[in-house]
Amino acid sequence: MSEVSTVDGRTVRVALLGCGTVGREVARLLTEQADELAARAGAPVELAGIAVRRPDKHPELPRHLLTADAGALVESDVDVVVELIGGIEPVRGWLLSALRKGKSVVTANKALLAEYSAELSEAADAAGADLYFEAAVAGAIPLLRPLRESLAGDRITKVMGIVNGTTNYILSAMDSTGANYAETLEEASRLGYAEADPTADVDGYDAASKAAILASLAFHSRVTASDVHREGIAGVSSFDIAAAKALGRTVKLLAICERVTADDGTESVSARVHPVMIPRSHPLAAVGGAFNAVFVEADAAGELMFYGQGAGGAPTASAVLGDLVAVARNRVLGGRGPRESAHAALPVRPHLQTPTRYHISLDVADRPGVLAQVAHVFAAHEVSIAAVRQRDRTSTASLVIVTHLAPEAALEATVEEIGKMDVVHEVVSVMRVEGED
Ligand SMILES: NC(=O)C1=CN([C@@H]2O[C@H](COP(=O)(O)OP(=O)(O)OC[C@H]3O[C@@H](n4cnc5c(N)ncnc54)[C@H](O)[C@@H]3O)[C@@H](O)[C@H]2O)C=CC1
Ligand SMILES: N[C@@H](CC=O)C(=O)O
Ligand code: NA
Repeated sequence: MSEVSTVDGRTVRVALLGCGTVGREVARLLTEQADELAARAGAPVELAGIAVRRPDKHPELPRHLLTADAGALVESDVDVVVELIGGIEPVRGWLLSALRKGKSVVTANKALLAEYSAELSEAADAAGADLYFEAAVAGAIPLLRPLRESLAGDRITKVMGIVNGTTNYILSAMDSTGANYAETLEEASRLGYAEADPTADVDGYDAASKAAILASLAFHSRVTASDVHREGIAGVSSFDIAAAKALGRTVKLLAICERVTADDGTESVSARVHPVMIPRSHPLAAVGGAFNAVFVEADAAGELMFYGQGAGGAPTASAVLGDLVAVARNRVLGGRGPRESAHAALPVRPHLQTPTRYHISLDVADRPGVLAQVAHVFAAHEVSIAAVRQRDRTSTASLVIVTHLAPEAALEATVEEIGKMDVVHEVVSVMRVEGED
């Protein structure tokens, strides 16, 4: 039994840590929908305190609820801690302390979960508390609960999708209007999509954290952010976007988590985040703005697609509130949410072994025999070519090559060697390709 006492045996008292883009929407919905939430949870859900960095900057919030001391609020007489501050320390310490005292935790903090979900889950299990985090991946989209619960009886083989709203907002704008990268990023921040430090978005850290969480849940294993191969969108140029368009493709930042079965039957997990050219006819190509979409493939269920708003205050608050009602209900009725399921303990496959396809665009000398020389390098690395397109310029020619599947290591070695050839003036663009044309 938890040692937590409620105000009158039924009221569920909530500590809200952070009242920024997401927290303020959670506070609003908690207040505006108090009666409905109470009916759904089986007891009133009461906001007992709100921790913010600067209480004086929040005249819109009830003064008596505000504190700058999040640690003290966590230790006070509350049943549930909703954490919407972000980052690792000092949040990790506060949440561990809450869980160890049997208080349930709802968090949207993917950066923390991608590193410490094992530690947090163990603390929750030991004290019989709940740890819910639906908002941490793909904002409003119910995705983690389906993975943890609805698909618990199936065998998931792949999870792939757009899980970062900020970068999708930027790439969509670059593709449709040729918009400027820096200005579009500023707008994504203004709209509340970007992280406090937007390099987490553009350099792929945010998506890598989400990929780690998805892979852990999908494959019942422990995958951390450092296990995920990560590339952001900073290197995606307007040339890459134009090259993709010329091939009837578009560029998206994808998180790809796969169960890989080796010839001897042993299984491992591959998890990566990088820009990918996908056909414009692919369902993910139509996902614009800050929307997210994730495909899940499972043996019995087949292919499932989850789509919706992946970032922003209100959509993310929707997922937080859903979790809050669930943990409140568990407190009122007795019961627990799903525990960590890491029994499969699959190892993570080194990125260089991952089979993938490349699109390579080269500026080469415009003379006979160049294509044969370039093709020879591909053959030497056992990379087979799926398509070649050549266009003459004045003294140079542009050569576009799309490969068949080959191990990442072979593709990287091929590109490196090609870059050193005298006949190759410049390797203009290298990007991975997903989906059939
Ligand atoms: N903004 C979005 O679209 C989404 C955000 N998230 C996650 O939700 C969390 C919150 O994100 P945002 O609301 O966008 O952040 P934000 O930067 O707008 O708000 C952070 C809040 O935390 C408070 N805070 C910071 N340090 C504090 C401290 N030491 N003590 C007390 N309060 C402190 C700030 O005063 C502010 O109220 C992050 O983990 C983020 O990754 C998840 C999904 C979507
Ligand atoms: N910064 C994130 C917010 C949601 O997780 C994003 O852009 O997706
Ligand atoms: Na979600």
